[in-house]
Amino acid sequence: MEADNSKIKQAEQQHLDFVRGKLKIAEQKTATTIQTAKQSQQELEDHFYDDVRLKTSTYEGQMETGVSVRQQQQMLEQRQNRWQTATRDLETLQKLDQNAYFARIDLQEQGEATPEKIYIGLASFVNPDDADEYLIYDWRAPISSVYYDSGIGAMTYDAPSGPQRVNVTLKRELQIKNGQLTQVFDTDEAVGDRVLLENLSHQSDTKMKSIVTTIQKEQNAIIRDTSADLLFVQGVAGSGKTAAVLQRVAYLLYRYRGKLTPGQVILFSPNQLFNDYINQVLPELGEQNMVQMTYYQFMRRRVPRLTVETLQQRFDESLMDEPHNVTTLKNSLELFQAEGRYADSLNQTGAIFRNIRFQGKVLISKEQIAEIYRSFNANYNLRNRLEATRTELLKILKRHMGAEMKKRWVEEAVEGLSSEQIEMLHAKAGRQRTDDDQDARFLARQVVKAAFAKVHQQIKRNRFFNINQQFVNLLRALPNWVNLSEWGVSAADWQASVTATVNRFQAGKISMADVSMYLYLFDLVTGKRPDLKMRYLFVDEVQDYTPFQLAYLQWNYPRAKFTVLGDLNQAIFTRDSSQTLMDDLKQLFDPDKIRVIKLLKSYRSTAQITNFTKQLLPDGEAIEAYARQGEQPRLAVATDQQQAVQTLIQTIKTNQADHETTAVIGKTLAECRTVAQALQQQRITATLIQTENQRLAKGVVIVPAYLAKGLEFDAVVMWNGSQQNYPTVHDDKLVYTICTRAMHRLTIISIGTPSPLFNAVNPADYQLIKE
Ligand SMILES: Nc1ncnc2c1ncn2[C@@H]1O[C@H](COP(=O)(O)OP(=O)(O)OP(=O)(O)O)[C@@H](O)[C@H]1O
Repeated sequence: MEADNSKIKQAEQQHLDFVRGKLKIAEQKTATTIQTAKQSQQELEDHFYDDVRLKTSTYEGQMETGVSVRQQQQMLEQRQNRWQTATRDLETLQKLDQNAYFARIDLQEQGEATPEKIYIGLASFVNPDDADEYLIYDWRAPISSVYYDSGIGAMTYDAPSGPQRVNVTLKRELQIKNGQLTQVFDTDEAVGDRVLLENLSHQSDTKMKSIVTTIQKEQNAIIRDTSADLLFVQGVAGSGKTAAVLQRVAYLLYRYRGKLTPGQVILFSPNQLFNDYINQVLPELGEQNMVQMTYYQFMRRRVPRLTVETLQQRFDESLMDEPHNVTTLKNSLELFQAEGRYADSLNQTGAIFRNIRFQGKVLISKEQIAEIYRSFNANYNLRNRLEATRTELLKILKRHMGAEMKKRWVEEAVEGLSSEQIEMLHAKAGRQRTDDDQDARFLARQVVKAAFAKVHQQIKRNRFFNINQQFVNLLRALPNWVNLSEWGVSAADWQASVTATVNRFQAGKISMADVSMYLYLFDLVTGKRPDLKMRYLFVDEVQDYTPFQLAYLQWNYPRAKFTVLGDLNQAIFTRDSSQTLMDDLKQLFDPDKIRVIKLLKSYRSTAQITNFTKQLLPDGEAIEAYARQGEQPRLAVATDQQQAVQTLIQTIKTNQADHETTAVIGKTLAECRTVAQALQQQRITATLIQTENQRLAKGVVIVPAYLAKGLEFDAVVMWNGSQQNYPTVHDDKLVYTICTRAMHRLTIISIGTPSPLFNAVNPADYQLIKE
């Protein structure tokens, strides 16, 4: 219903002017607060020591000075905080001044005589002249939920005091640009299609945007859930899983303000490129970003001495071999549990150690360490035993260091010290120089300490525990802890995989399947304490995770509530095992605390593209297209590479003319390199994305499929969707993932016969072009 009624518009503009007037007052007040806070902070800094009582001659005096300094620092911190908070407030007010709100709802609470007008915007704003009057409600406020969840009429929402029944009498969408009202539109739907359609028809960007003005009802449920320990969002490609989850982070930070910080929220994302893509959404919503990491980074930083298999290698390998029973077993929850039992058994059998060396010679032998370890009662748990062993080793080290002080090399080293070095050593220790004898002993101790620093650190970091050997031992022993035949794995297959792991170790490498097992073992034996700080954990593209990895994440973050997002149809790394992921996850959480939300509507692509892509899947019927119109996808069949390149260039040029940015998506990096070269020869500018650490560039990009995960582009060209490249039904998920990256335009170029997967699509739903 177009509220073009000029009276309505006029009244709304008047209200907006009134609100902006109040915003201006608040802005001025805040600016003054900033100014005074800044000034008094400066004064405090300038006179920091004037107010500190400096008494250093006696012990009491030093204590008093310390307390006094601390007090001054605290005051300084308080002023800094006040200043920072006010600066943030001012930013918010300025944003609101430009765009105060986007919606209005009128609702009547039970028992109230008149309806209340609620304006919803990016942040709350209270009338500076009347503290009881909310001029703007934050989109995350409980009452704002009404806007996203209902049309006109009676409904119930979750108020802080419990469920609240209200009658909605008006829903109005308001568009404001630079402080001026541009459009007013009354609607009776939850969130009107009109604004959504308009938002969706925008051009893609190298950065994702927030969706607060058009959150859909099912997405709102994801955003506001606070009860589930595991929230599993299963959504088709482009259904707004990532979008919803980022708004969810903003919601949680609002809802638990003061109790939850961005550092207690962690998002595991598919690759670094994706991190870059989404990192503007939270700042746009006035919040700081959460911790963002890929699982690979999470692993790699803990094994600096080994090279972990990269995304590309992992993808290439999964292309080469069929879903392998050994890998499936290694990735399973059963194996995670078996590993726990194996680690427990080490209490009886003992762990494997390695020699501690100093200057190339064995200082404490592994046998000696094993003896110490055994000497502690087996009733100790693993952590305590290792800790006790470590303490004992540090004592032994101290004795060795004492003995070493009298050695000739130490004497020589002391003699070789320059006078600056000697001064520095004394100063560092806060020591006055005394007579020669004591000084010499002091210096000898420093020299020995420096020489043993590395050994000391090694002991502290449990390096005497031989994790590599222990890991191989675990692999060898595993047939005693799991029934290989239940997994269709023969003893010989298993043996071969152990040998492969050992060979990789020798080359300083470790596979992605092995590295989680490896770290879990290390943690169990050394008794690493889990991270209790993290309260919310998000996993995007969960279908590419293995049950083992998820169990390990849960073990690492036992207090975190999990939100996992996935689309089983986009499982490009794990393929079959992703189907059982839900069953496995159910075992990790209390079944009463699991909530599954399904999103079936795809917002990213035009109806034509969604109707095409859904037919690529055996069970794609359930996917709903969003009613945004565009042109039909094109399947262009070229006879050879040269002709294919010509078609590609033509497509890029047409897209450019229509202001659509193009992503050329290939299967592998090697293939993408070939395309990049071909384009370069023809003087077409394009950016080849080779690693996940690159930035998304504007203009034409060429990107391998596994790096395009989670991203979207105006126009996509799938490079070489031929039978040769995608010969089997197993390739459906990969082809689906590639094609669903397109928002407005999709072109598939095939060199020779196209993949049989396209036979499943109704010929009326695409244009076939034979060159
Ligand atoms: N409620 C909404 N309002 C406006 N835009 C939306 C909404 N929901 C989703 N979108 C847009 O649809 C596109 C796809 O969303 P998103 O990337 O979150 O989907 P996804 O489910 O994570 O997709 P995929 O699994 O394919 O990576 C984005 O451009 C997003 O901004």
